[in-house]
Amino acid sequence: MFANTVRSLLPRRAQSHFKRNLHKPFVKIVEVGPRDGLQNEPTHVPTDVKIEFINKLSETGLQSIEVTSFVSPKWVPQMGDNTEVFTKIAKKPSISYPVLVPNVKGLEAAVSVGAKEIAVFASASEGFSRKNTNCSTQEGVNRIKEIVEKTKSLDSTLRIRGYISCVVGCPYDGYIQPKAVTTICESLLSLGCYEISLGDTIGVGTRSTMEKMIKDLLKITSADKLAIHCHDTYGQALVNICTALDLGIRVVDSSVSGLGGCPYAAGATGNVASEDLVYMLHGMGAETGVDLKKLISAGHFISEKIKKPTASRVNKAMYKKYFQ
Ligand SMILES: CC(C)(COP(=O)([O-])OP(=O)([O-])OC[C@H]1O[C@@H](n2cnc3c(N)ncnc32)[C@H](O)[C@@H]1OP(=O)([O-])[O-])[C@@H](O)C(=O)NCCC(=O)NCCSC(=O)C[C@@](C)(O)CC(=O)[O-]
Repeated sequence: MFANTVRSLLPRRAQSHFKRNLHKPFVKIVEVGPRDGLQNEPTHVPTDVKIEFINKLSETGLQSIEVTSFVSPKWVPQMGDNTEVFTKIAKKPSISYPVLVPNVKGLEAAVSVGAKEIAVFASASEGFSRKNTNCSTQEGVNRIKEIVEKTKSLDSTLRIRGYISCVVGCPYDGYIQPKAVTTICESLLSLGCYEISLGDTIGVGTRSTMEKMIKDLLKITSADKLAIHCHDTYGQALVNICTALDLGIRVVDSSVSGLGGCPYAAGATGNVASEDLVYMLHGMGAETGVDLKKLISAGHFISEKIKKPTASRVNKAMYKKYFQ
């Protein structure tokens, strides 16, 4: 369905997500490994390793790489080297390097180092909002409003991407009703986020819960305003991504080597592995602009450095074929 219906589902504004090759739909991948992937690592990953990792990712053809976060280092010590990472990576003009910010303090720090894109985050569930950001969901939206207001005086050209966490399930509150997601999504879009990434933070979503949630969202916005962000705890990520693709979403977040988890979502594993996602998309006839071999090399590099076997099945299957 995905390949055949892609053009008929495609809203006008999403045309930029497609190459001019009319036969191949384009899916944009937002690589979140350096931020979402590494934030939960218990042992400090040396800053020069992070920089080399991001530089390798920059060579793969990815268009967007979330490189760090400007959150409180008391809450997430692993991201405490944000300034050094952001300023020392070799940036390519064709790539966006968003950073995650939780409040005006984070925004000011991000802008001071030259960030051109930030990601803000809210939760569809009260429980996760309190554990992750020490505030209610409404207070979280209010903080985002403050961030947006501040960008007007700091840098009005800054691009702002929004995340909603726990879109189908929360480690503290259980199942999340689609209405909670729709409400937050409407707020973030009205504040000016150019895109909302829907986070299945603990990977509990199934095809049916994802479909219900996205279909509700499509009553208030269009698919080109949405992205999907699936953790793979229950092995449902690729299926859930296919569900999102079938409903017209063309931006997918992923983490090379399947790195990651959230420090405030105990037990959640990493995002869908970028290598597995690219392999699947290319196999479906979609274009990503990503060189799978280079991606596998970047995934292997970081897995070796953090001394963890890759969680990417494609990496496991193909690394030897390419490199040994
Ligand atoms: C929101 C806060 C700050 C509230 O934390 P708080 O403790 O309520 O805030 P506070 O204002 O009292 O600040 C506490 C201390 O942190 C400092 N501080 C405050 N802000 C900053 C900042 N920006 N940068 C640097 N320092 C900061 C502040 O100055 C103070 O320092 P002190 O006076 O004690 O020395 C905290 O809860 C926080 O940083 N939370 C972030 C947690 C996080 O990063 N979680 C992971 C990312 S979200 C995620 O992974 C989900 C996602 C996006 O991937 C999608 C998905 O999968 O669903």
